[in-house]
Amino acid sequence: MFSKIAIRNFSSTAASAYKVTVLGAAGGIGQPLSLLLKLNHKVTDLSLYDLRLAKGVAADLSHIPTNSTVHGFTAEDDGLAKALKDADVVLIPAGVPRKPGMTRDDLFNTNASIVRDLAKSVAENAPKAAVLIISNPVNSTVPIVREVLKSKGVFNPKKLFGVTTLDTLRANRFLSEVVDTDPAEESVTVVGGHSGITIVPLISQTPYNTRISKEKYDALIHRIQFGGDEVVKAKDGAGSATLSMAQAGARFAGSVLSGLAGEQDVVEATYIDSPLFKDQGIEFFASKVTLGPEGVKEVHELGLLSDGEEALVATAKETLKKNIAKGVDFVKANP
Ligand SMILES: NC(=O)C1=CN([C@@H]2O[C@H](COP(=O)(O)OP(=O)(O)OC[C@H]3O[C@@H](n4cnc5c(N)ncnc54)[C@H](O)[C@@H]3O)[C@@H](O)[C@H]2O)C=CC1
Ligand SMILES: O=C([O-])CC(=O)C(=O)O
Repeated sequence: MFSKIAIRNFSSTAASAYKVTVLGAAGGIGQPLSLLLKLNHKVTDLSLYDLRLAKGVAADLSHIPTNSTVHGFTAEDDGLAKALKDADVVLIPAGVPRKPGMTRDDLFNTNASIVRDLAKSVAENAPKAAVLIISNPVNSTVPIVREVLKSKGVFNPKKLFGVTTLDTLRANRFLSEVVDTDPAEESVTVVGGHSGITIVPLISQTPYNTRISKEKYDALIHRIQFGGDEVVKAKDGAGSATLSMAQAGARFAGSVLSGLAGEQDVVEATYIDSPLFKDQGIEFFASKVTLGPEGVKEVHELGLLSDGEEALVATAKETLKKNIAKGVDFVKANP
């Protein structure tokens, strides 16, 4: 009995040792995200890169007695390449956040080139990694990364993800406030993209659909779509969501790692190079996917939608098409 347990434990540890790299690790998201990753026992090597302070953040986290070693890198001494070398999972929250009055698309001019340059190094140093994009505007930065990885011959559609988990967390929380339930028990599917009207929560697929008045439903959809604005406004010029985003990023990275480790039935919504609406010229779309040892194992159909949700999806697709083209065109013009 004892030896059986010991063998099982040993094999599960052997299958669960991963190098995870965070690019932008000293930022508002990067620091709490790195903390949460330090607490994930599947992470055995945590590499933190930023233009500033990454070594300090790494030294700080390295005192926590979990089974990972932590390394900090800045741009000097080829730090980016070293941070990325043979990583299994790379999270990218590098870039500038919004201030009140800005849309996520207003961040494009600054963040597009940051993400493009980091993606080039991912292609060279961690070509097999699962790449998780947090930097906004996600609807465009994920296509940018695809174009860079493609140009280097290492693009794998199963391993490039736009992190939309914060939309799921908000949907679960805000729905629970309306129907008075435990938010931890809710699991709303959110599809489309990650900005305003491209965020489409599928409330009709929850058990509460008929219990919510039209007025409350409209307010709920608006709050989920524009939840980011609430935080930007409250932080009053000091940035956007960081702590809830760290939780969202850590949850999504944890699910990707669970998939890589061969755990069953790991499902998350995420923005990927998706077959769902390719025939309509929409190359990326967020939907639920099952995660596995190779990354995306299965892309889920959207399922049955209400008429209102059909309309929201149609509107989302129009904006997504433009956001995706903007990212693709940027890399064509600025390789
Ligand atoms: N996907 C999502 O749901 C969410 C995305 N975001 C986005 O995440 C990004 C980061 O937000 P915060 O952490 O609040 O910003 P922040 O300004 O606090 O941190 C960004 C970090 O990136 C670093 N950085 C900048 N250029 C870099 C480069 N070339 N290489 C490495 N590091 C670099 C900065 O030094 C800084 O430490 C923003 O674009 C924001 O809009 C924010 C919340 C949610
Ligand atoms: O609103 C922002 O700019 C940051 C973000 O993506 C979010 O909080 O969903």
